[in-house]
Amino acid sequence: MGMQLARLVETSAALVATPARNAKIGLVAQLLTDAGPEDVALVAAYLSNVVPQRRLGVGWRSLSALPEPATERTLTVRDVDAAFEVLAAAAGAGSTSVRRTELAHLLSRATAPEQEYLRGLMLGGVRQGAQDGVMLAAIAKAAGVPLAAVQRAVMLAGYAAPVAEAALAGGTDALERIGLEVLRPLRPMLAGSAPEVIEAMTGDAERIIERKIDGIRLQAHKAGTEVRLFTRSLDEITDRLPEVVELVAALPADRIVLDGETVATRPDGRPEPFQVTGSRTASSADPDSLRSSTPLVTSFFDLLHLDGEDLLDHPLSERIARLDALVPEHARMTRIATDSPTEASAFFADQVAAGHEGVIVKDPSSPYAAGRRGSGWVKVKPRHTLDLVVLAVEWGSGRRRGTLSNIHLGARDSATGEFVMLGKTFKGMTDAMLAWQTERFQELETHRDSYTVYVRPEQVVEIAFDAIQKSSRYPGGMALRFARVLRYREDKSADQADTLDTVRAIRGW
Ligand SMILES: Nc1ncnc2c1ncn2[C@@H]1O[C@H](COP(=O)(O)OP(=O)(O)OP(=O)(O)O)[C@@H](O)[C@H]1O
Repeated sequence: MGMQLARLVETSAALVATPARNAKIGLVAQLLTDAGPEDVALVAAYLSNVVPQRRLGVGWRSLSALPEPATERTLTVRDVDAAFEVLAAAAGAGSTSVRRTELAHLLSRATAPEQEYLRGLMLGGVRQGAQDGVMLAAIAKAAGVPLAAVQRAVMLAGYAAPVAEAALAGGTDALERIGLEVLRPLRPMLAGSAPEVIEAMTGDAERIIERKIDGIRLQAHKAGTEVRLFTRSLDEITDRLPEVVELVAALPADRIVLDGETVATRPDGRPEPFQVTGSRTASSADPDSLRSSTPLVTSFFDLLHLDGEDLLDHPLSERIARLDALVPEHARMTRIATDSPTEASAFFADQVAAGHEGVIVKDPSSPYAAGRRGSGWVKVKPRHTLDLVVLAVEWGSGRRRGTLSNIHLGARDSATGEFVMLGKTFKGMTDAMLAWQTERFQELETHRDSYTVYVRPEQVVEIAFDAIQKSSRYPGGMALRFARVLRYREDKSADQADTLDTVRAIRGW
């Protein structure tokens, strides 16, 4: 029969109501144990807000009017998975009526809380279930294996679900058998940050200083004639980027895993603003015409696997030497190697003058720390940016009448878990963004008054600003000066946004 969906929904709700991390880990570990080897992969996926089928083709419109809920709890997680299979297949085949019928059938078997839960799961982006760190610790606890073994396996497998299954079924031995697999995405390495190049150049050791491009992260896998491309959040975008597929297919090796960044570029070689790259890579319509209207330049900066050999634990200096031998220069990230802070700062200034975001200072002896943010890579950007969370939005006036315009920005106070407002902005928004946010924030609405819609603090937005000022208007005593929107971040959840401590560190007083 398998695990009841109701158990999962209850645990998810209990997690929201339980602040203590250890208690959360206990709840999740118990649920994974009860799910057993058969259902644990599905339970771990759903609890991580991951739908294994990835694209169900279900939008919020089709979920705006839910059918009458069931009074009895009959659904199992396997029922849900079976329905999702049908939805994903129908989405692939473009079959709207099959999708509508299946969705109605699934939801009519769900109780009211189950309907609400499934809605969040299908739409994504909703905070329910367990955070990554809690999930990993719970897998270790449920299976009685070391946390480090779970962390390593999840980095290489990309997701918690297959790791939970392996850990429960085969313990540490099974976890050790999980390795990098060509054509399966792994979690990308992340960078720490420093305010100045000089700070990133500690000691007088040599560093590799690379251009930092503001495009999208691209992990490229090749096995024989097959190429697959993945984003930072491990979504597959192979079909959208035919020119990158051709580039990777032509490389002179059989099995390759590369890490890089791709960016829309003007004819004069300067990068386009992020929105241009974002809309090109988000669109699956007619890749061939987009390819000529919005050309991309792809720059690879790391090589993780080559013809049967995993290179993750090899030093960066060796990985890039092998990258240079494999990938033509036009498809490699621009970089220098130096131990001189003066030279590094000059390179940084050149990159910024050429329209790039900054640099990443890399330690040539560092391994590729998949999924982790370490001292191996340190990013340095000139302008101030923060990833903040939208707390409320005001209706626009004049030309913006009828759209949700001025957003209220908050940073999380890690001491209390509450969001503290730092300012508002309606600058930097394109018409497309306004249309998108008008829908999005009504989905997240908790309540409203005559000119403001208050929302659940879930949507992350990247904000540029000139300075942080003292303010008596806002509860944190600080306000952003000249805040403007750079973009909405679909790849970050609210718990990954910048905290009040980061804001205080930038402020410097
Ligand atoms: N040369 C490079 N080496 C590594 N990453 C690069 C490089 N150039 C651009 N990047 C991009 O920079 C990102 C990291 O910095 P950035 O601050 O822009 O990202 P973020 O998403 O705001 O922060 P983070 O990814 O560290 O949470 C990488 O994920 C990658 O997409």
